[in-house]
Amino acid sequence: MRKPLIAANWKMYKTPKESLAFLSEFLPLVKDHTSSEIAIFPTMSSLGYVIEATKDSNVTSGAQTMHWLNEGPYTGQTSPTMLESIGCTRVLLGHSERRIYAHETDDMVNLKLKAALEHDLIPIVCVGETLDKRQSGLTEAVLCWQIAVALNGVKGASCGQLVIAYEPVWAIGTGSVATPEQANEAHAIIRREVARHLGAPCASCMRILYGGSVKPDNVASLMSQPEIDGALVGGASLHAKSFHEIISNAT
Ligand SMILES: O=C[C@H](O)COP(=O)(O)O
Repeated sequence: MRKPLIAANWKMYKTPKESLAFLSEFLPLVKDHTSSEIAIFPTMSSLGYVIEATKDSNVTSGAQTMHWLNEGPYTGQTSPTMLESIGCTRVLLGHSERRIYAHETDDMVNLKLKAALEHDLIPIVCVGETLDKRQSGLTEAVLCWQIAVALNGVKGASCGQLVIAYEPVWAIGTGSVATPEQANEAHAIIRREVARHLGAPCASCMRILYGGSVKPDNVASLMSQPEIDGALVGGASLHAKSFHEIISNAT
């Protein structure tokens, strides 16, 4: 049984100075924490500082996105080799905000996932339906499609190399958290689809995180569900005390 993974996605918040201020408050709070893995995804401008500041700690960090190629004329992009070169070990892929605002497609997520696995970057692939799709009864179809395209051509990722985050778009930043049952049901669909594409051993040992309005007071009920292996936290991860509370309550 793998430990839960509790991850902070800081989105476009915190300068390097603010990121380091967070860590000086947060790292002492979690220094003896062993019951889950902790990861932080800061902005690209803070990432190198966060990697350096967490290197002797139980906190890992990663990028919020990357390109799939190693180099090229792609203004504003960062490549897997560039992330590797600064000691980055994780990367978020296909977050719905990237899909909406940067027009990332399922095919691009697939290219990024293959590149991440080649470079030993542990990917968190984000999937999830919009409110409209849920209300049309299409949640399962959306999840099956996103997983099928993301995993197309991926050769049996080894245990623990792949993490998926179920983030219903309607729950992100809205305060409308999915019920534990809704989340568990979606996670079971995702695990079943991963088993179909990559095999049962990979599906059973990979972690599926829930993301969308996770707070200190709802994380325990989400984590009590058998299919939920962790959380991807946005707004409530921006303050050291509230992120620490989520980590404590999750386990
Ligand atoms: O990646 C994190 C999610 O988008 C959730 O954000 P939120 O906790 O602010 O709803």
